[in-house]
Amino acid sequence: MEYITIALPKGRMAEISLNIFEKAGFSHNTVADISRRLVITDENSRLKFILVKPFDVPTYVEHGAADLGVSGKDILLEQKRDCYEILDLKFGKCKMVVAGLMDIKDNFLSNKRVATKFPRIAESHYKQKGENVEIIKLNGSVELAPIVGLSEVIVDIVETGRTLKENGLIIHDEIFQSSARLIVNKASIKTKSDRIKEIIYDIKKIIDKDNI
Ligand SMILES: Nc1ncnc2c1ncn2[C@@H]1O[C@H](COP(=O)(O)OP(=O)(O)OP(=O)(O)O)[C@@H](O)[C@H]1O
Ligand SMILES: O=P(O)(O)OC[C@H]1O[C@H](OP(=O)(O)OP(=O)(O)O)[C@H](O)[C@@H]1O
Repeated sequence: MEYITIALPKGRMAEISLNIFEKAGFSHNTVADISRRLVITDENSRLKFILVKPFDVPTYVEHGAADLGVSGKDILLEQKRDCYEILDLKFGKCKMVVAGLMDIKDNFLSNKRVATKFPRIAESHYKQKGENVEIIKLNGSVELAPIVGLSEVIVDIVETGRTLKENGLIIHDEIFQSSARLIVNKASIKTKSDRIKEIIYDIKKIIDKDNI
């Protein structure tokens, strides 16, 4: 039987993603494996998990290097890759917000600078509002930007709100809610239809049961 390849995001989503597949009966030695190995093969269920950077998951799936993938909705909206989103996995919940320093009234600024890891999301948000802004692309620690005067506001992910609070920032606007999604390659859903549908079905059962 041919292998099904699943791209999982390294980092905060890795363990829970693997756990869900494990609970659905696709067994492997999770704890030992997620340390440094980038390919985890499960001979029994003929699954191959590849661990990639979260922002690269949709790339692997779009190009068919992976049949399935787990990706945050934030990344899917940022990248708009050509693949199908098939299931809300209900973990990795967070929201995309506009935030800034407490004493700056966002609305009164013209041509403000917006620092973000998500330039396309930020751009379309401000386009929709009819505001002209300068987008400054960063790769992390985005909350620093308003503190050091790199930007007036940021567009970033918030979960507990702790990072914003500890850096003296407040939410100005909420853009959307995000959670992890299961995505599938457009050709694989046709050529490997039976096995992929089976996997989706089993994963859905776990998600619904666990209510995560
Ligand atoms: N604080 C958070 N709480 C919950 N989910 C989050 C949080 N931050 C990010 N996420 C979700 O988890 C996904 C992966 O985030 P993670 O921080 O692991 O990697 P990354 O920041 O995209 O990449 P890297 O850290 O490798 O640059 C995000 O795309 C988002 O959907
Ligand atoms: O609301 P909180 O619970 O504090 O979580 C939000 C933080 O988590 C993410 O950062 P991450 O840890 O991925 O680091 P990064 O700066 O490298 O993106 C996000 O970009 C926020 O900075």
